[in-house]
This record gives sequence, structure tokens and C-alpha cells, in this order.
Amino acid sequence: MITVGLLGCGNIGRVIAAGQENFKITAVYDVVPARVEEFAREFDAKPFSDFTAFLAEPTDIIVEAASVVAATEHAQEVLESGKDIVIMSVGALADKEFRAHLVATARDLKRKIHIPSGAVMGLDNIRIGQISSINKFVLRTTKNPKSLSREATERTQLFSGKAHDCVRQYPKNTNVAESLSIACGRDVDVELWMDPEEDRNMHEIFFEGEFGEAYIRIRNLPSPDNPATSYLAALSILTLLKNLDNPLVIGA
Ligand SMILES: NC(=O)C1=CN([C@@H]2O[C@H](COP(=O)(O)OP(=O)(O)OC[C@H]3O[C@@H](n4cnc5c(N)ncnc54)[C@H](O)[C@@H]3O)[C@@H](O)[C@H]2O)C=CC1
Ligand SMILES: O=C([O-])CC(=O)C(=O)O
Repeated sequence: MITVGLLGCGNIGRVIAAGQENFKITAVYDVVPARVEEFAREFDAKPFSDFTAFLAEPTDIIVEAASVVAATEHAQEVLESGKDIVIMSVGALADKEFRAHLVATARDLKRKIHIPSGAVMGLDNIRIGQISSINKFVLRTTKNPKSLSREATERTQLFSGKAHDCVRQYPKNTNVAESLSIACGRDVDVELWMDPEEDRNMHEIFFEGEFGEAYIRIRNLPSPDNPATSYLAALSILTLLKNLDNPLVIGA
């Protein structure tokens, strides 16, 4: 049985915990002490209010499902402790120096940094961007203003530019932009829209290159507990965890 240390007892953490089968969340940590205690009671895990003690607990892998700040603060320490990490708040890796340092540490210590497909589809073959020329890559994300904690009466563009700038400005809503950039091997172009007529979290991907062209549209249902996060993102990380011990690896 794979043992998991969970950093972040929120919406995604709860979906993962509810779906445990071939892995077990044995240790949990969150900045909100009451949340850790409640989660630990409900899912029979050991609660921690101190990160160092949490990390010292014997677990096989740490799952970050908290925030860009949490991933930035703790990812390096996790790898240095000899554990693999799953990073959900991928926006942390928009800092190129930080990412390079993290990857170098993982390489030296023979550890893995897993990035779930999250709220999009297609990350598998989008990786061909690392070996083949791409002449266009645009992510257009459209969410209801509520998912962005804003108000609007008409469709409004909030951002147009590069992924790393977008996720810096909207760290709770555009981690996918950074996942696509890492997969594709370039800082992708991003448009972020809010639309009061849209009740889903929609991601449209326009991808053109030597291979031909692709258009992927994902219309995600928001998570019941956090409208900023698509339910698909939680299902994605749960699938990743369920496949950690599967010898059959599918996808590029
Ligand atoms: N990669 C992707 O495709 C996607 C990534 N995400 C990201 O996944 C993360 C988790 O999402 P949700 O569970 O929906 O969020 P949530 O807000 O429901 O839960 C996050 C939990 O982490 C805790 N937390 C926040 N900062 C912390 C810190 N510095 N140290 C310890 N605990 C901390 C909070 O108290 C909360 O309990 C978020 O960063 C979100 O933006 C969300 C959707 C898609
Ligand atoms: O869940 C989504 O639709 C996307 C999201 O919030 C993110 O990438 O941070």
C-alpha cells in the first residue's frame, strides 16, 4: 500500500481521500488547524500542525493540493527529504529558476515531481512540442465570474499574454496554463475571460505545428466545494495516485 502525506485539506484533498483504494493518506497538514483535525478524524489520518514533523512521518509520497504559496514553500524540502511529490498548484513552477532547481534536486536524488493533467485534457501528446516545431499555442480560459470571485454583467477579458504572467496574477484559476507550458516546452499564450452566461470552467486549446493542428475544448463542471477548481482536476490527481503502482503506463 502506497502511503501519502497530504498537504492541503481542502476541496481536492477531500475528493482524493474519498477515493482511496490502493493508497492510504496517513498524514495530513494544512495551515488551518481545525481543518486538519476534522479531516484527520474523518479519514483516519494523523494530523500535523508543524510541517517538519509532517514531513518526518514515514510516507512514500507527498501530495500538494493547497496553493502556489504552499508549493513554493515546501516542494524543495519534500524532495530533499527523499520523497516524491505531486504538485497540483503548478503555477509555482512558472518561476523558471525555482523549477530548474527543483528538477535538478529531483534528478540528483532520483526522485519524481508528478504534475497531474489537472483541469485539461491533451497533456500527453502536447508533449510533442518538446521535440517538434509548434507555430501556435493558445489557451483560452472562460469562467463564470463567481469562479473568479468577481462580478460582471457581460463577457469581459481579464488577461491576454504569457502563461507565467497569467498564473502569477490568477494563481487559483490558471495553473493549467503552466501545465500546458511545461508539457509543450514553451511559455504558451493565454486569454482569460469571465462570462456570466457560462456556468462551466471552459478551457479551449488551439495547437498548431509540424504535426498538423488540434482544437480541444473542455467544459468542466466546477467542484461543489470550490467553484474556482474544476471537478476534473480532482479526478485527475486521484487517477494519477491510483496508477502509481500500475506497471502499464499509457500516454506519450
Ligand atoms: N493543476 C490544475 O489543473 C489545477 C490546480 N488547482 C490548484 O490546486 C490547489 C488545491 O485546490 P482546491 O483543493 O480546490 O483548493 P481549496 O482552497 O479548496 O483547498 C486548499 C487547502 O489548502 C490549504 N492551504 C492553502 N495554502 C496553504 C499553505 N501555504 N500551507 C498549508 N495549507 C495551505 C487551505 O487552507 C485549504 O484547506 C489550488 O492551488 C488550486 O489552484 C486547481 C484546479 C486545477
Ligand atoms: O480548475 C480549473 O478549471 C482550472 C484552474 O482552476 C487552474 O488551472 O488553476
